[in-house]
Amino acid sequence: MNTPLECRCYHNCPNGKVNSTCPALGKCYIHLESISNKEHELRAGCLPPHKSGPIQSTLDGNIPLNASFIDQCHENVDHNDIPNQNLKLLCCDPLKDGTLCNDKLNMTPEAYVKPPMAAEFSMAIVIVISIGATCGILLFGTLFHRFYESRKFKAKAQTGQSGDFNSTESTRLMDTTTGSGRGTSNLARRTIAKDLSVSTQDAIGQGRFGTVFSGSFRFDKVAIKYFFPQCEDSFQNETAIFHKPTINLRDEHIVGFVASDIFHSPQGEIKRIIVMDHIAGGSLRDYLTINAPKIGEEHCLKMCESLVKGVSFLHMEINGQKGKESIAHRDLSNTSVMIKPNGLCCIGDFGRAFARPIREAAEEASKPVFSREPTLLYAPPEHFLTRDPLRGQTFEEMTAADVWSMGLLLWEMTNAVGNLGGYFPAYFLETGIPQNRNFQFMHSLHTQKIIPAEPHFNLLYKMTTQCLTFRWQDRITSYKALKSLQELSSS
Ligand SMILES: Nc1ncnc2c1ncn2[C@@H]1O[C@H](COP(=O)(O)OP(=O)(O)OP(=O)(O)O)[C@@H](O)[C@H]1O
Repeated sequence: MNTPLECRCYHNCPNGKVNSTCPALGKCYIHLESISNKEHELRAGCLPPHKSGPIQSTLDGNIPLNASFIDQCHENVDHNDIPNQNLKLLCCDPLKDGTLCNDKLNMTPEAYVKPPMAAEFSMAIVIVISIGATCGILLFGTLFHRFYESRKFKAKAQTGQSGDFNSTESTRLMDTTTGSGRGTSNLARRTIAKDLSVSTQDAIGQGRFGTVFSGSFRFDKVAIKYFFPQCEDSFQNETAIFHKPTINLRDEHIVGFVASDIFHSPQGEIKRIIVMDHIAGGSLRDYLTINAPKIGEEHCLKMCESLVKGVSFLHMEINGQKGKESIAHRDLSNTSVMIKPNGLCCIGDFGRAFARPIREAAEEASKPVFSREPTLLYAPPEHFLTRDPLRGQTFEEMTAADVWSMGLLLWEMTNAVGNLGGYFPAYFLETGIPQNRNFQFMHSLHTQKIIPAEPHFNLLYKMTTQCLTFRWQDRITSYKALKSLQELSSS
């Protein structure tokens, strides 16, 4: 009599035992289930007889089995195709391999470790997910912080602790971007907003392109120019001139640049500011208006010399490590020249300035066409008489135009010496019109080829007339003017 065939059963025995046998109706199997990377559980038992098509059965009445489980042991199935790598199954046929054939099947966890590529792949996924999660947390944190700060700032603004430049309180600036100057004024981004406070009580000056306030920056008194929104060009130009690595404008005759900044006001408007040294005497116009009768000849000569030195420094190209490009100011006027506490001039307002790259020949220089008009009173005759708005200017023409404006300012300073009548802007004596001169007015004035009359203190008048020639080609250079002036004052 044939002994009935059996399979080894382990953890899946019909009699509930851990390790026993079961009647072999179909194939015998062993099954290694991965619980974790290191833990595996071995099971063994009897499969029901194989049927084609989907089968829903139970193994020994305990473990539910589906068709794919049974198919894995079907001889036509390629075991390498088993999709679920956590389910390892080997089978044998007791009819061919003998009773308890699954005792001879060998399945070790090592035999089924996942391919290394798969391990690396899952590691990469873990790393990507971790990095993604970290970035997400950081981004969320930053956004939350910004939102919190802006709420705090708005709340402060509403309670009157801060405001834009109409406010009477001191303003702490919110920053978005920050530029920096050079030398002592070399500032790191974001430091300006932190260290700058602006007294918005009184504007110290008002120009065509912005309003200037006083303030303090790290205990130093500074002047802060808020550009009008439509004057972005001037802001960009002035900032670019001071930031150019090929231009070192640190000089006692030039207003010291501290920084520039763009930020949002609490009302959400974009503000563009330039922070510069505060020049206590204010503009040349303000200074002469107050001090004209008190200015003596010696002081006047020093003032004139400092102005000419400033213009000649701008025009000069300096080669070498601390070199500088040649710069044409293009808007010298009685408000762009300031007076320092020592009574000497320094030049500011570079919103219309143009720099010629080092070693670029005069004829190669780019010829800018600026939308911004110069201050008409100080613009040279060619600006009105031969001007073609679509044609740019050569660099020589630009520096010659500066010399014309400088000539008029020299006249204003020398005319002020001991003048009990006070301060007279150029051409006031000839026209009687102190301001609001329009293009047509200046055009007709220059058509008549008028220059300001000789002042009472006339030592510099000859040199002044050499600056005020109607053909720009005939004007002396700022350097020549400086040499003449130094000779005159030493004689
Ligand atoms: N650094 C400074 N220190 C003190 N006062 C200053 C300073 N810069 C400007 N001011 C004052 O602000 C006034 C206007 O400044 P600024 O001339 O730069 O404005 P603007 O709009 O560019 O000029 P403008 O219309 O004269 O061409 C000056 O006339 C002067 O009184």
